[in-house]
Amino acid sequence: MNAPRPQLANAVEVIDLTKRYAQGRPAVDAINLRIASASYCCLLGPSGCGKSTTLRMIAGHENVSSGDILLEGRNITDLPAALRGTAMMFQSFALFPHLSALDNVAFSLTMKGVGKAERKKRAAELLERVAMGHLAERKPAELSGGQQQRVALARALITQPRVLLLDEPLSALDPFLRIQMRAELRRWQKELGLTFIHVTHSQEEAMALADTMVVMNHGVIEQVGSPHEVYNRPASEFVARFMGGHNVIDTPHGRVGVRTDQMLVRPEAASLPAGPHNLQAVVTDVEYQGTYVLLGLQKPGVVMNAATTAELSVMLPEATFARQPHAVGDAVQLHWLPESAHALAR
Ligand SMILES: Nc1ncnc2c1ncn2[C@@H]1O[C@H](COP(=O)(O)OP(=O)(O)OP(=O)(O)O)[C@@H](O)[C@H]1O
Repeated sequence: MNAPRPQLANAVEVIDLTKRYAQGRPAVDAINLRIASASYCCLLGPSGCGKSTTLRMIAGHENVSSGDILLEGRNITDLPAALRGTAMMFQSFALFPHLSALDNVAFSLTMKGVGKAERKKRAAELLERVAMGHLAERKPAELSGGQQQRVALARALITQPRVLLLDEPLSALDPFLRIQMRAELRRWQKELGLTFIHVTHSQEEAMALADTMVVMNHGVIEQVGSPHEVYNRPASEFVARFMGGHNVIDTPHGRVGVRTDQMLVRPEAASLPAGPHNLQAVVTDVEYQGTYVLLGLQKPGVVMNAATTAELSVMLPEATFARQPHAVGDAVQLHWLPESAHALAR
Protein backbone atom coordinates (compact mmCIF):
# COMPACT_ATOMS: atom_id res chain seq x y z
CA MET A 1 0.00 0.00 0.00
CA ASN A 2 1.21 3.50 -0.81
CA ALA A 3 2.07 5.73 2.13
CA PRO A 4 -0.37 8.63 2.39
CA ARG A 5 0.84 11.65 0.44
CA PRO A 6 2.13 14.26 2.91
CA GLN A 7 -0.02 17.41 2.96
CA LEU A 8 2.39 20.06 1.78
CA ALA A 9 1.64 23.57 2.96
CA ASN A 10 2.30 25.23 -0.38
CA ALA A 11 1.14 23.90 -3.73
CA VAL A 12 2.91 26.63 -5.65
CA GLU A 13 5.74 28.91 -4.69
CA VAL A 14 6.92 31.68 -6.96
CA ILE A 15 10.32 33.22 -6.20
CA ASP A 16 11.48 36.53 -7.70
CA LEU A 17 9.56 35.66 -10.85
CA THR A 18 10.16 38.11 -13.69
CA LYS A 19 8.97 38.35 -17.29
CA ARG A 20 10.49 40.91 -19.60
CA TYR A 21 8.99 41.05 -23.08
CA ALA A 22 10.91 44.09 -24.26
CA GLN A 23 12.97 47.01 -23.03
CA GLY A 24 11.47 48.97 -20.17
CA ARG A 25 9.40 47.89 -17.24
CA PRO A 26 8.97 44.09 -16.92
CA ALA A 27 5.45 42.69 -17.42
CA VAL A 28 6.00 40.74 -14.19
CA ASP A 29 8.59 42.24 -11.88
CA ALA A 30 10.29 39.94 -9.35
CA ILE A 31 7.11 38.72 -7.64
CA ASN A 32 7.11 36.36 -4.65
CA LEU A 33 4.05 34.35 -3.79
CA ARG A 34 3.05 31.21 -1.90
CA ILE A 35 -0.23 29.50 -2.69
CA ALA A 36 -1.49 27.04 -0.08
CA SER A 37 -2.36 23.49 -1.09
CA ALA A 38 -6.05 22.82 -1.80
CA SER A 39 -6.85 26.54 -1.75
CA TYR A 40 -8.64 28.77 -4.25
CA CYS A 41 -6.35 31.61 -5.25
CA CYS A 42 -7.46 34.50 -7.47
CA LEU A 43 -4.97 36.69 -9.29
CA LEU A 44 -6.72 40.00 -9.69
CA GLY A 45 -5.87 43.32 -11.27
CA PRO A 46 -6.57 45.73 -14.09
CA SER A 47 -5.84 44.96 -17.73
CA GLY A 48 -2.10 44.74 -18.36
CA CYS A 49 -1.08 44.24 -14.71
CA GLY A 50 0.67 40.94 -15.50
CA LYS A 51 -1.79 38.42 -14.07
CA SER A 52 -2.15 36.32 -17.26
CA THR A 53 1.59 36.37 -17.86
CA THR A 54 2.09 35.07 -14.31
CA LEU A 55 -0.42 32.28 -14.90
CA ARG A 56 1.12 31.37 -18.26
CA MET A 57 4.58 31.14 -16.68
CA ILE A 58 3.20 28.79 -14.00
CA ALA A 59 1.53 26.75 -16.78
CA GLY A 60 4.73 26.57 -18.82
CA HIS A 61 3.17 28.42 -21.76
CA GLU A 62 5.58 31.33 -21.34
CA ASN A 63 9.32 31.25 -20.61
CA VAL A 64 10.44 33.03 -17.48
CA SER A 65 13.06 35.78 -17.77
CA SER A 66 14.32 35.05 -14.25
CA GLY A 67 13.16 33.56 -10.99
CA ASP A 68 11.76 30.18 -10.01
CA ILE A 69 8.45 28.32 -9.82
CA LEU A 70 8.08 25.42 -7.39
CA LEU A 71 5.18 22.96 -7.43
CA GLU A 72 4.90 21.00 -4.21
CA GLY A 73 8.54 21.74 -3.60
CA ARG A 74 9.70 20.62 -7.10
CA ASN A 75 11.37 23.23 -9.28
CA ILE A 76 9.28 23.22 -12.48
CA THR A 77 10.62 26.47 -13.94
CA ASP A 78 12.12 24.83 -17.02
CA LEU A 79 9.84 21.79 -17.40
CA PRO A 80 7.55 21.47 -20.44
CA ALA A 81 3.88 22.25 -19.70
CA ALA A 82 2.81 18.59 -19.92
CA LEU A 83 5.27 17.48 -17.23
CA ARG A 84 4.49 20.12 -14.60
CA GLY A 85 1.44 18.70 -12.84
CA THR A 86 -0.66 21.69 -13.88
CA ALA A 87 -3.59 21.92 -16.29
CA MET A 88 -5.14 24.98 -17.83
CA MET A 89 -8.77 25.95 -18.43
CA PHE A 90 -9.19 28.81 -20.88
CA GLN A 91 -11.57 31.73 -21.33
CA SER A 92 -13.70 30.29 -24.13
CA PHE A 93 -13.08 26.73 -22.85
CA ALA A 94 -11.21 26.03 -26.15
CA LEU A 95 -13.20 22.86 -26.84
CA PHE A 96 -12.75 21.21 -30.25
CA PRO A 97 -16.02 21.90 -32.08
CA HIS A 98 -15.92 18.74 -34.21
CA LEU A 99 -15.39 16.37 -31.26
CA SER A 100 -18.01 15.04 -28.86
CA ALA A 101 -17.80 15.96 -25.17
CA LEU A 102 -16.32 12.50 -24.52
CA ASP A 103 -13.64 12.85 -27.20
CA ASN A 104 -12.81 16.38 -26.04
CA VAL A 105 -12.18 15.05 -22.54
CA ALA A 106 -10.22 12.03 -23.81
CA PHE A 107 -8.11 14.10 -26.20
CA SER A 108 -5.00 14.67 -24.11
CA LEU A 109 -4.84 10.93 -23.32
CA THR A 110 -4.64 10.29 -27.08
CA MET A 111 -1.60 12.55 -27.11
CA LYS A 112 -0.11 10.51 -24.26
CA GLY A 113 -0.60 7.23 -26.13
CA VAL A 114 -3.24 5.78 -23.77
CA GLY A 115 -5.28 3.03 -25.53
CA LYS A 116 -8.75 3.79 -26.88
CA ALA A 117 -10.79 1.71 -24.42
CA GLU A 118 -8.93 3.12 -21.42
CA ARG A 119 -9.28 6.70 -22.78
CA LYS A 120 -13.03 6.36 -23.21
CA LYS A 121 -13.43 4.78 -19.78
CA ARG A 122 -11.52 7.53 -17.98
CA ALA A 123 -13.23 10.30 -19.94
CA ALA A 124 -16.68 8.80 -19.26
CA GLU A 125 -15.89 8.59 -15.53
CA LEU A 126 -14.87 12.21 -15.39
CA LEU A 127 -17.95 13.34 -17.34
CA GLU A 128 -20.07 11.46 -14.82
CA ARG A 129 -18.21 13.21 -12.04
CA VAL A 130 -19.14 16.64 -13.45
CA ALA A 131 -22.75 15.51 -14.02
CA MET A 132 -22.34 15.41 -17.81
CA GLY A 133 -22.38 11.66 -18.42
CA HIS A 134 -25.76 11.78 -20.16
CA LEU A 135 -24.50 14.36 -22.69
CA ALA A 136 -21.19 12.66 -23.51
CA GLU A 137 -21.95 12.27 -27.22
CA ARG A 138 -22.97 15.90 -27.81
CA LYS A 139 -20.72 18.34 -29.67
CA PRO A 140 -19.83 21.63 -27.90
CA ALA A 141 -22.30 23.64 -30.05
CA GLU A 142 -25.10 21.41 -28.71
CA LEU A 143 -24.25 22.27 -25.10
CA SER A 144 -25.06 25.35 -23.01
CA GLY A 145 -22.28 27.60 -21.76
CA GLY A 146 -22.45 26.01 -18.33
CA GLN A 147 -22.33 22.49 -19.76
CA GLN A 148 -19.34 23.46 -21.90
CA GLN A 149 -17.63 24.69 -18.76
CA ARG A 150 -18.12 21.31 -17.12
CA VAL A 151 -16.68 19.54 -20.17
CA ALA A 152 -13.71 21.93 -20.11
CA LEU A 153 -13.23 21.17 -16.41
CA ALA A 154 -13.34 17.41 -17.05
CA ARG A 155 -10.87 17.82 -19.91
CA ALA A 156 -8.47 19.74 -17.68
CA LEU A 157 -8.79 17.15 -14.90
CA ILE A 158 -8.08 14.09 -17.03
CA THR A 159 -4.33 14.57 -16.74
CA GLN A 160 -4.76 14.42 -12.95
CA PRO A 161 -3.17 17.81 -12.28
CA ARG A 162 -2.17 18.94 -8.80
CA VAL A 163 -2.95 22.53 -9.71
CA LEU A 164 -5.67 23.80 -12.05
CA LEU A 165 -4.98 27.13 -13.76
CA LEU A 166 -8.01 29.10 -14.94
CA ASP A 167 -7.63 32.11 -17.24
CA GLU A 168 -10.79 34.27 -17.02
CA PRO A 169 -12.91 31.09 -17.22
CA LEU A 170 -16.23 32.88 -16.71
CA SER A 171 -15.84 35.91 -18.92
CA ALA A 172 -17.52 34.33 -21.97
CA LEU A 173 -20.71 33.61 -20.00
CA ASP A 174 -23.71 35.89 -19.58
CA PRO A 175 -23.97 37.56 -16.14
CA PHE A 176 -26.58 35.18 -14.74
CA LEU A 177 -24.71 32.05 -15.78
CA ARG A 178 -21.45 33.57 -14.58
CA ILE A 179 -22.75 33.73 -11.01
CA GLN A 180 -24.11 30.19 -11.20
CA MET A 181 -20.89 28.82 -12.68
CA ARG A 182 -18.64 30.55 -10.21
CA ALA A 183 -20.51 28.82 -7.38
CA GLU A 184 -19.97 25.57 -9.26
CA LEU A 185 -16.24 26.18 -9.69
CA ARG A 186 -15.89 26.86 -6.00
CA ARG A 187 -17.80 23.68 -5.17
CA TRP A 188 -15.64 21.60 -7.53
CA GLN A 189 -12.47 23.03 -6.05
CA LYS A 190 -13.52 22.08 -2.52
CA GLU A 191 -14.80 18.64 -3.55
CA LEU A 192 -11.71 17.76 -5.56
CA GLY A 193 -9.36 19.19 -2.93
CA LEU A 194 -7.18 20.64 -5.70
CA THR A 195 -5.40 23.97 -5.81
CA PHE A 196 -7.07 26.39 -8.23
CA ILE A 197 -5.33 29.53 -9.49
CA HIS A 198 -7.87 31.71 -11.27
CA VAL A 199 -7.12 34.93 -13.15
CA THR A 200 -9.82 37.57 -13.22
CA HIS A 201 -10.18 41.32 -13.55
CA SER A 202 -13.42 41.22 -11.52
CA GLN A 203 -13.20 42.18 -7.86
CA GLU A 204 -16.62 40.68 -7.23
CA GLU A 205 -15.64 37.35 -8.80
CA ALA A 206 -12.40 37.19 -6.82
CA MET A 207 -14.15 38.01 -3.54
CA ALA A 208 -16.82 35.39 -4.18
CA LEU A 209 -14.33 32.64 -5.00
CA ALA A 210 -11.00 33.15 -3.36
CA ASP A 211 -9.49 31.85 -0.16
CA THR A 212 -6.56 34.06 -1.12
CA MET A 213 -6.66 37.12 -3.33
CA VAL A 214 -3.50 38.43 -4.98
CA VAL A 215 -3.97 42.00 -6.19
CA MET A 216 -1.49 43.00 -8.91
CA ASN A 217 -0.67 46.31 -10.54
CA HIS A 218 2.09 47.18 -13.04
CA GLY A 219 3.71 43.75 -12.74
CA VAL A 220 4.01 43.75 -8.95
CA ILE A 221 1.88 42.37 -6.13
CA GLU A 222 0.14 45.12 -4.18
CA GLN A 223 -1.50 42.88 -1.59
CA VAL A 224 -2.11 39.23 -0.72
CA GLY A 225 -4.85 38.24 1.71
CA SER A 226 -8.29 36.80 2.23
CA PRO A 227 -11.14 38.74 0.58
CA HIS A 228 -12.09 40.01 4.04
CA GLU A 229 -8.57 41.27 4.76
CA VAL A 230 -8.13 42.89 1.37
CA TYR A 231 -11.53 44.56 1.43
CA ASN A 232 -11.36 45.71 5.04
CA ARG A 233 -7.69 46.64 5.17
CA PRO A 234 -6.53 47.63 1.70
CA ALA A 235 -2.77 48.08 1.95
CA SER A 236 -2.42 50.82 -0.61
CA GLU A 237 -4.32 53.58 -2.31
CA PHE A 238 -4.35 51.47 -5.47
CA VAL A 239 -6.00 48.51 -3.72
CA ALA A 240 -8.57 50.75 -1.99
CA ARG A 241 -9.55 52.38 -5.29
CA PHE A 242 -9.42 49.16 -7.31
CA MET A 243 -11.53 47.17 -4.84
CA GLY A 244 -14.07 50.01 -4.72
CA GLY A 245 -16.36 50.78 -1.80
CA HIS A 246 -13.74 53.04 -0.21
CA ASN A 247 -13.05 56.73 0.04
CA VAL A 248 -9.42 57.82 -0.09
CA ILE A 249 -9.01 60.84 2.17
CA ASP A 250 -6.02 63.06 2.98
CA THR A 251 -5.81 63.81 6.69
CA PRO A 252 -3.12 65.66 8.68
CA HIS A 253 -1.86 62.19 9.69
CA GLY A 254 -1.58 60.93 6.11
CA ARG A 255 -3.77 59.29 3.50
CA VAL A 256 -6.45 56.92 4.79
CA GLY A 257 -9.13 54.66 3.37
CA VAL A 258 -12.64 54.60 4.85
CA ARG A 259 -15.37 52.28 3.63
CA THR A 260 -18.27 54.13 2.03
CA ASP A 261 -20.73 52.31 4.30
CA GLN A 262 -18.79 53.39 7.40
CA MET A 263 -19.20 57.13 6.79
CA LEU A 264 -21.95 59.02 8.56
CA VAL A 265 -23.70 62.04 7.13
CA ARG A 266 -24.54 64.85 9.56
CA PRO A 267 -26.15 68.27 9.06
CA GLU A 268 -23.76 71.08 8.10
CA ALA A 269 -24.22 72.81 11.48
CA ALA A 270 -24.02 69.68 13.69
CA SER A 271 -21.41 69.87 16.40
CA LEU A 272 -19.03 66.94 15.96
CA PRO A 273 -15.94 66.01 17.96
CA ALA A 274 -12.92 67.90 16.65
CA GLY A 275 -10.30 65.82 14.86
CA PRO A 276 -9.29 64.45 11.51
CA HIS A 277 -12.47 62.38 11.19
CA ASN A 278 -14.79 65.05 9.80
CA LEU A 279 -15.14 66.66 6.42
CA GLN A 280 -17.40 69.35 5.01
CA ALA A 281 -18.98 68.23 1.74
CA VAL A 282 -21.71 69.00 -0.78
CA VAL A 283 -24.02 66.32 -2.22
CA THR A 284 -23.56 66.01 -6.00
CA ASP A 285 -25.45 62.77 -6.73
CA VAL A 286 -28.18 60.71 -5.16
CA GLU A 287 -28.56 57.21 -6.61
CA TYR A 288 -31.23 54.84 -5.42
CA GLN A 289 -29.86 51.28 -5.52
CA GLY A 290 -32.50 49.25 -3.75
CA THR A 291 -31.27 48.22 -0.32
CA TYR A 292 -29.15 51.35 -0.10
CA VAL A 293 -28.79 54.84 -1.48
CA LEU A 294 -25.42 55.96 -2.83
CA LEU A 295 -24.55 59.62 -2.26
CA GLY A 296 -21.85 61.26 -4.37
CA LEU A 297 -20.14 64.24 -2.73
CA GLN A 298 -17.56 66.91 -3.42
CA LYS A 299 -15.59 69.17 -1.12
CA PRO A 300 -17.21 72.62 -0.79
CA GLY A 301 -16.11 75.26 -3.29
CA VAL A 302 -15.73 72.93 -6.29
CA VAL A 303 -17.52 74.55 -9.23
CA MET A 304 -20.12 72.05 -10.39
CA ASN A 305 -20.85 71.40 -14.03
CA ALA A 306 -22.05 68.44 -16.11
CA ALA A 307 -18.54 66.93 -16.11
CA THR A 308 -18.02 67.10 -12.33
CA THR A 309 -17.69 63.65 -10.80
CA ALA A 310 -18.10 62.80 -7.15
CA GLU A 311 -14.87 62.71 -5.16
CA LEU A 312 -16.42 60.91 -2.20
CA SER A 313 -19.21 58.35 -1.82
CA VAL A 314 -21.40 57.35 1.07
CA MET A 315 -23.60 54.27 1.07
CA LEU A 316 -26.64 54.78 3.26
CA PRO A 317 -29.09 51.99 4.11
CA GLU A 318 -32.44 52.76 2.48
CA ALA A 319 -34.16 53.23 5.87
CA THR A 320 -31.49 55.71 7.07
CA PHE A 321 -31.93 57.75 3.90
CA ALA A 322 -35.72 57.64 4.26
CA ARG A 323 -35.44 59.08 7.81
CA GLN A 324 -33.04 61.82 6.71
CA PRO A 325 -33.16 62.35 2.94
CA HIS A 326 -30.48 64.36 1.11
CA ALA A 327 -30.76 66.21 -2.16
CA VAL A 328 -28.20 67.39 -4.70
CA GLY A 329 -26.70 70.67 -3.48
CA ASP A 330 -27.14 69.92 0.26
CA ALA A 331 -24.18 70.99 2.41
CA VAL A 332 -23.35 68.28 4.98
CA GLN A 333 -20.60 67.04 7.27
CA LEU A 334 -19.10 63.60 6.84
CA HIS A 335 -17.93 61.82 9.92
CA TRP A 336 -16.24 58.50 10.60
CA LEU A 337 -14.91 56.69 13.63
CA PRO A 338 -11.13 56.64 14.05
CA GLU A 339 -11.13 52.82 13.84
CA SER A 340 -12.82 52.99 10.43
CA ALA A 341 -9.81 54.78 8.90
CA HIS A 342 -6.88 52.69 7.64
CA ALA A 343 -3.55 54.17 6.64
CA LEU A 344 -2.78 53.64 2.94
CA ALA A 345 0.62 53.30 1.33
CA ARG A 346 0.96 55.30 -1.91
N1 LIG B 1 3.43 38.17 -25.95
C1 LIG B 1 3.66 39.42 -25.52
N2 LIG B 1 4.56 40.22 -26.11
C2 LIG B 1 4.81 41.46 -25.64
N3 LIG B 1 4.18 42.02 -24.59
C3 LIG B 1 3.24 41.28 -23.96
C4 LIG B 1 2.93 39.96 -24.39
N4 LIG B 1 1.95 39.47 -23.56
C5 LIG B 1 1.70 40.44 -22.68
N5 LIG B 1 2.45 41.54 -22.90
C6 LIG B 1 2.47 42.78 -22.11
O1 LIG B 1 2.75 42.45 -20.77
C7 LIG B 1 1.94 43.20 -19.87
C8 LIG B 1 1.12 42.26 -18.99
O2 LIG B 1 0.20 41.53 -19.82
P1 LIG B 1 -0.80 40.43 -19.25
O3 LIG B 1 -1.52 39.83 -20.40
O4 LIG B 1 -0.06 39.53 -18.34
O5 LIG B 1 -1.76 41.35 -18.40
P2 LIG B 1 -3.17 41.01 -17.79
O6 LIG B 1 -3.17 41.65 -16.45
O7 LIG B 1 -3.45 39.57 -17.83
O8 LIG B 1 -4.15 41.80 -18.76
P3 LIG B 1 -5.56 41.37 -19.40
O9 LIG B 1 -6.53 41.33 -18.27
O10 LIG B 1 -5.83 42.51 -20.36
O11 LIG B 1 -5.35 40.05 -20.06
C9 LIG B 1 1.09 44.10 -20.74
O12 LIG B 1 1.71 45.37 -20.80
C10 LIG B 1 1.10 43.42 -22.09
O13 LIG B 1 0.95 44.36 -23.14
